[in-house]
Order: sequence, then C-alpha cells, then structure tokens
Amino acid sequence: MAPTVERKQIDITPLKKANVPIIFIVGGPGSGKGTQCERIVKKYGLSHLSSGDLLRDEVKSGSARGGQLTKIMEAGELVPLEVVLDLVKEAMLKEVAKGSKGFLIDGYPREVKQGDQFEAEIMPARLALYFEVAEETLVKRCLKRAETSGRVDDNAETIKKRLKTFMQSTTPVVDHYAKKGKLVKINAEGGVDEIFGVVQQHLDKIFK
Ligand SMILES: Nc1ncnc2c1ncn2[C@H]1C[C@H](O)[C@@H](COP(=O)(O)OP(=O)(O)OP(=O)(O)O)O1
Ligand SMILES: Nc1ncnc2c1ncn2[C@H]1C[C@H](O)[C@@H](COP(=O)(O)O)O1
Ligand SMILES: [Mg+2]
Repeated sequence: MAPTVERKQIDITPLKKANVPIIFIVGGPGSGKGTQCERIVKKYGLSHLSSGDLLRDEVKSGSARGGQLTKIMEAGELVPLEVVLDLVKEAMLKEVAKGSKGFLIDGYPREVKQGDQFEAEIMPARLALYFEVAEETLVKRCLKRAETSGRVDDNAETIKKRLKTFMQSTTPVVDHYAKKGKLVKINAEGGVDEIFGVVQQHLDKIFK
C-alpha cells in the first residue's frame, strides 16, 4: 500500500482569482520539454515550473523529505502525487504574486490521476503539449546531457527505468487529454528551432 502523505493547507485563492492559462508539458525523459519551455518563456513571458526542478530544489534544501526524494528519483520512479502537487501549488502562488501571465507546468502530469487532481484542486489546463520522441533518441539525448547535467538520474540504468515508468504511467496521460480535445502532439525528433516553430503555431492562438 502507498504510504500516506501529510498534505499541507495551501490557500490557492489568489491562483484561482488570477485565472491565467495553464499548459501541461508532457514527454519522455530527454524529449526536450525544458529546452522548449525556455524558448516559450522568452517569447511569451510565461512562468515555467518544472516539477523535476522543484523536486531537485527540495533535495538541495536538505530537508528530511529531500532524502527520500533522491532515492525515488535514482530509481526512476514517480514521487507521490501529493508531494509534487503541493510543491507545484506553492511555486504557482509565488509566480501569481509576481503577476504571472500563464503557466507552463513541465513534466506534469506523469499519470492520469495527477492531472485530474491538479484540475480539481486548482483549475483545468488549457492544453497539454506532448513532445513525441522515439525511445532511441530519448536515450541518446539523456546520455549526452549526462556529460554536464550532474543529475542523479542521467545514467544508462536509471534512464531505462525512467523510460519504463514513462511507458507505463505517462503514456495514458496522452490519450486522456486527446479524449478531452486538449492534446497537441508535436513530433520532437527534429531541431530545436524547427520544433519551436510548431509550438508557436499553437501558442499564438492563446497568447496574442
Ligand atoms: N530538438 C533537440 N535536438 C537535439 N537535442 C535536444 C533537442 N531538444 C533538447 N535537446 C537536448 C538538450 C538536453 O541536453 C537534452 C534533453 O533536453 P531537455 O530539454 O533537458 O529534456 P526534458 O526536459 O524533456 O528531459 P527531462 O524529462 O529528463 O527533464 O537534449
Ligand atoms: N510530476 C511528477 N510526478 C512524480 N514524480 C515526478 C514528477 N516530476 C518529476 N518527478 C520525479 C521523477 C522523475 O524521474 C524525476 C525527474 O523529473 P524530470 O521531469 O525528468 O526532471 O523527478
Ligand atoms: Mg526537464
């Protein structure tokens, strides 16, 4: 049975009041989510929150919870939903206080339940952008990134486990948002500029 995680009481009224568009960014490990988000931020000025970065920051903070998180991430598994959702909420609130125009929630949802809970507790996402990349390319990109990233999960063994987690838990997310008519599937095998060109075609419709 999954361990019970104590939830924090987080008042998200300012987030609901802000009512800005939320875009989920989905894709396998190394699919280019972070890379494309950087480009999106430059052009559209949105707030970029990567759930993986928030978790790595929690680890760096040296909290007791951080120690547990490292083990999960080294194993290529998913961190409990409540832990991630609370970190995301807190980070969103900080951005709203600065006057956010909208959010890119990168690496989220990793499973259907995560998305449903986010949308029930915060608000519905406008779109889910899915960067589709073949497994072989994902492995190559993560191994190349390993040369400089210092990430505990950029190694051949963990990449294999992350791919398995992605196939089992995250690919159903793609169908879930397709059924809701909110999915934008982008072939992300090409170059960064080429992919960003396609991203812009979709985001230009939302952010004028
Ligand atoms: N279109 C591309 N072509 C070649 N390399 C790319 C492309 N996009 C990103 N990269 C490089 C940059 C990084 O070194 C690596 C992974 O990209 P990154 O944006 O960090 O992926 P990601 O955020 O989806 O991975 P993760 O889920 O592991 O955080 O691949
Ligand atoms: N949304 C998430 N749910 C559960 N676990 C997560 C989530 N986002 C990140 N994680 C964990 C598990 C991942 O392997 C690592 C690294 O994330 P990444 O998005 O690849 O930086 O963190
Ligand atoms: Mg990333």
